[in-house]
Amino acid sequence: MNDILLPVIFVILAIAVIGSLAVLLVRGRRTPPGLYSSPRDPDDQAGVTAHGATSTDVLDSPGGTTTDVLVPDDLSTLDEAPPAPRFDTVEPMQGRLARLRARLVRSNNALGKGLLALLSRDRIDEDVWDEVEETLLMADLGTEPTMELVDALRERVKVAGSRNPAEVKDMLREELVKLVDPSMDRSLATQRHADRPAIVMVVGVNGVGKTTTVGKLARALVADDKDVLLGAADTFRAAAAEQLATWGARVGVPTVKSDVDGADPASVAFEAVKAGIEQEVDVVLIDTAGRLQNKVGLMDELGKVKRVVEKQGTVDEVLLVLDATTGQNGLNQARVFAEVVNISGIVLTKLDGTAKGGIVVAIQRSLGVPVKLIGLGEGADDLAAFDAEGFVDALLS
Ligand SMILES: Nc1nc2c(ncn2[C@@H]2O[C@H](COP(=O)(O)OP(=O)(O)OP(=O)(O)O)[C@@H](O)[C@H]2O)c(=O)[nH]1
Repeated sequence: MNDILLPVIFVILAIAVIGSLAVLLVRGRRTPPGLYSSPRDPDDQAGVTAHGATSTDVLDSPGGTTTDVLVPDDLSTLDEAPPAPRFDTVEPMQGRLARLRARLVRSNNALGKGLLALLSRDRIDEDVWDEVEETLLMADLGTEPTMELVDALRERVKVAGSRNPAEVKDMLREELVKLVDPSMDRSLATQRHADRPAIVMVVGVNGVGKTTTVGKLARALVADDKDVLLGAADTFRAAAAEQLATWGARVGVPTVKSDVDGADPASVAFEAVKAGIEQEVDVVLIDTAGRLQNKVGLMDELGKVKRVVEKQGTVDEVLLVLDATTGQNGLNQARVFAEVVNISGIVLTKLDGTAKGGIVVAIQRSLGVPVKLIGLGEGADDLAAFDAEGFVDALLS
């Protein structure tokens, strides 16, 4: 009996051991914990964990092993809070002329380089002086300033008896700076009064860049830590108010506008100043519709806008925007606007697109009003504070 029982027990034990080994082997080949064991959902991404982190295999890690690294691929999915509004970061106005200098140099190359080449000739005879004169007139400097400059240079070159290019350049620079007049007050009246904001009105003919200038100026004031409010008193061009509001929204500045097409611009301007007083902002900038200086009705309307605004406080600054590419024609516009609204400063736009930089001198001369700002491009921060020496240096570089 034992002879039969022992081999049977041995066979049963052997089967049990082999069976256990087989079970262990199969378990060892199952999916490791942490990875998908069931079919993927249709929107599951390969290699992405439940936290939206990508699983990246880093091979050849220092330990010589394979490691799983979690790289969050969208941090916002970790943060449930609604995103805060993002405003543009704006560089301050100071130092902009230096940054934008290349634009002036490019567009006014003929003036500076042309004059220097003429004045560096071995012999400066009558023909050369005639060419100098012509170059200045072509740059829209105006007849009177041109004559003054040529006479002054003639005298100085004669006295110095020098044809040294560096010396001639210095003389030319000094005479040009004198004409552009560094003594003019070019500061902008944007200081808040004790009980109300500073009020700035922007005026000019159609398409010169008024709305763009108001937008650029609002940005610069925000960069100077000022609270600004915009008034869209250009109720004539349908898209102007939206255009202005978009400029404002980019830097967190509110815009007062009318929902009614062709609304009374004086009442929009009035409401803007009223809101500015209530909200205790530092500056209210009022954009106005483009108008031709020979349209009497439109010019009267502009006068009315200013008078209505002034029921709440005097307008601190009336900026006339002139397109530098229109040259001498700008002078006629300027004279009429000056009569109607008493201009306190000029913004000369599109100086990046003209060789007629001399218009700065001509305008200041004819109006007695300083150029305060210059536009040097379509970019949001392509507006610079004007400065006589920086301007002349750019012309002559
Ligand atoms: N190159 C250049 N373009 C400018 C400058 N300033 C404004 N512009 C462009 O001039 C065009 C007219 O600008 P707007 O601001 O709409 O002119 P506006 O005077 O408000 O026009 P209206 O409301 O129709 O009278 C736009 O295409 C601006 O981008 C500048 O300094 N340089």
